[in-house]
Amino acid sequence: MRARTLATMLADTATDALRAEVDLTPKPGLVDARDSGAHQDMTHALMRASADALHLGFHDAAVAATRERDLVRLRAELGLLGRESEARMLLATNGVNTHRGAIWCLGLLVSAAAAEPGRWKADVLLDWVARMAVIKDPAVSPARCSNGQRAIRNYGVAGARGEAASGFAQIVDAGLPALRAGRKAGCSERVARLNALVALMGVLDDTCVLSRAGLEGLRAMQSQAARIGKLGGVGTCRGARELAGLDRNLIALNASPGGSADLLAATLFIDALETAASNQLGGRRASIEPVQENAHATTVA
Ligand SMILES: CC(C)(COP(=O)(O)OP(=O)(O)OC[C@H]1O[C@@H](n2cnc3c(N)ncnc32)[C@H](O[C@H]2O[C@H](COP(=O)(O)OP(=O)(O)OP(=O)(O)O)[C@@H](O)[C@H]2O)[C@@H]1O)[C@@H](O)C(=O)NCCC(=O)NCCS
Ligand SMILES: Nc1ncnc2[nH]cnc12
Repeated sequence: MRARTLATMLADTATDALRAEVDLTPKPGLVDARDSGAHQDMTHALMRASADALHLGFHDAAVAATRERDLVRLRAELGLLGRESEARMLLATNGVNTHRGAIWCLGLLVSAAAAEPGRWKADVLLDWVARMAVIKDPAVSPARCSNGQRAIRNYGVAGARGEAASGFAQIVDAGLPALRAGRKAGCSERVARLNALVALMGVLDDTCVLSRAGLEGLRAMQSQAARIGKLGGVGTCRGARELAGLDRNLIALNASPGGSADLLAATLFIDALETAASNQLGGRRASIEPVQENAHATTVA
């Protein structure tokens, strides 16, 4: 497959994954088709506009990863492309940081898929991501001040960079298994995706939640998310009730699990590529079907 065709297909799939995440409803504490969760600065339309603005950056990252085989040189190039994509995001959102973390995790995954064409298994892609993420970006000062860096200093968590360097274990250990278990149990795609999000929230040290609600807030979110899984997932009556309670608690804490939302998009991206590779779909789009959302969905069906 020609590099540009592959790059376009990967950028399409990554952007579809972000749109599917934003559209998924009802999510706890996050922007969805129903409301803005714990955010005063974001809307569903803004998140969709942001996702669309990231397509070019994903495309360029895939082209770079196809052409540049030296990982150190490629790391520097991906850093530049990532910051260009962040600038396009801020233009599209009038300055709101909607997807900085998504540019990071999906940018790395798109690059991995371009560098390993057709070897689209989760462990191959995430091993490549881990090898790339440990390489220092020459253009970024380690002292860079951000909510994530403050959370790493204050709480000793891995943060987005550290999770990437560990190969985003939460995707392999929680996100993908919950997504596929839901499908295998005959749940709707919406329920399967919500179960994957909740599974990720149960195990991820999300620096967005840490910076807004501290360690106590993060641990409360993780244990309530884990409880939903123990209740049989969001498709059960008790699971759906617990999901609604988690949404209320996160809004009361003014905490939004943006990192978990990004890793849900990353989970959907990997799932689509694994499916495409196993079906030998080759250059055709690795499809992520939209779930018909009802903006008034308060229960999960
Ligand atoms: C590696 C970077 C992501 C920088 O990371 P850093 O450690 O500096 O921290 P942040 O800049 O705060 O970004 C971290 C974002 O990553 C998401 N995230 C959080 N926890 C995790 C985790 N455990 N694992 C993976 N990812 C995680 C999360 O992103 C989402 O939330 C943001 C929206 O939520 P909000 O609460 O509004 O966020 P803020 O604006 O910070 O808070 P307020 O001010 O509004 O209160 C949004 O970004 C979502 O995507 C964290 O926010 C990476 O940016 C980097 O180094 N980039 C440089 C360029 C580069 O190298 N690019 C390579 C591309 S291949
Ligand atoms: N749906 C969402 N709501 C809030 N922050 C997010 N970051 C990524 N997706 C998000």
